[in-house]
Amino acid sequence: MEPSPSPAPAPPALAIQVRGLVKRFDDTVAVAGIDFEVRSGQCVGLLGPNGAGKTTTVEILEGLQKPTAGEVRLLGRSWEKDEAALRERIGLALQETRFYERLTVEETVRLFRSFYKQGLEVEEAIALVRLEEKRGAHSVKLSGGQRQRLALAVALVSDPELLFLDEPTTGLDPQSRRALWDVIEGLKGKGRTVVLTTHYMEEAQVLCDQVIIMDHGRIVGQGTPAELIASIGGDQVIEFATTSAFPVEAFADIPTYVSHHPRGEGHTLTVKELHRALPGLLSAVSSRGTQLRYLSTRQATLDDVFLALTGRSLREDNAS
Ligand SMILES: Nc1ncnc2c1ncn2[C@@H]1O[C@H](COP(=O)(O)OP(=O)(O)OP(=O)(O)O)[C@@H](O)[C@H]1O
Repeated sequence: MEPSPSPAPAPPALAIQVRGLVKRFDDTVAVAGIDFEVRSGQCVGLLGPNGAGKTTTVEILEGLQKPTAGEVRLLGRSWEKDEAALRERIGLALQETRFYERLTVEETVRLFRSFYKQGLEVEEAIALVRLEEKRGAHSVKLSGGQRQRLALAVALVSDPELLFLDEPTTGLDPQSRRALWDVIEGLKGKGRTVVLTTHYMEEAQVLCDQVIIMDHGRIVGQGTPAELIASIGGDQVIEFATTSAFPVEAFADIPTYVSHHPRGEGHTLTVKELHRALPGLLSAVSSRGTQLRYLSTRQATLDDVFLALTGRSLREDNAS
């Protein structure tokens, strides 16, 4: 007799459920009615320009702010009914954490460990963020990257199921940033759910299973990084400028052309096939009697997705 097929595995439980979430501050609508879900074990990234509503959303999820309307459930629980249980199971690493200056790294982690019934050994939390050599250093003596790692150790010491990281790598050098990425990858490997806000597209692309793009308090795009990039219709980008004006109508004739956005004095073109689009663009430039000032090509990123969705660039917004 054929063995009966084993039942399909149950879909992973939802770590976060958000329905109709609204937050108003007097006349400002910071969050304008958003819905999303995050499965356990996923890393979700919230992206958007300054003022998009990311921090407000995350602070409501973290139980630090109350929503004006809507429902939030974390790990199947709500802040109104289960605050104590939720505090035990979630970890927060805020953007700028101030530590008590007289305590060493080890004493700081031990203090935070004392707030929870269960959790990691202090040494384990310190090792996870690779601060062993600094365990006796006072927090004022730490570099920016080491302080961020201490903030993460403090967030991890309760061994949380759900971890919120608010711009964890802002201001870090590339090496420290990558070290933190490794820590976050390790947490995902342990099945932990991570909510990440970041201004770095590459970071979201590397770490996130799901990305939520916000603008003006709304979700304007959602999916895996690959799905979002595929949604703009072409995954190759040409950035170029010419010495004299180039008519935008000419873009439509470029093979595999998808879309165009002005950027500074130049143009950003999204195309499907670089090897067909480039010769077409070069001949269009020369037939209009102008010359290239610069031209570069690259793979489309989440920033291009944001540009396609909103007509604005995250890079430009965040540079301001
Ligand atoms: N406490 C507050 N009182 C009044 N307005 C607020 C308050 N907090 C946020 N806002 C407003 O709500 C909107 C969303 O702000 P929020 O900080 O959530 O955006 P953000 O996407 O996190 O931006 P950033 O990337 O700059 O942190 C903004 O217009 C902001 O000015």
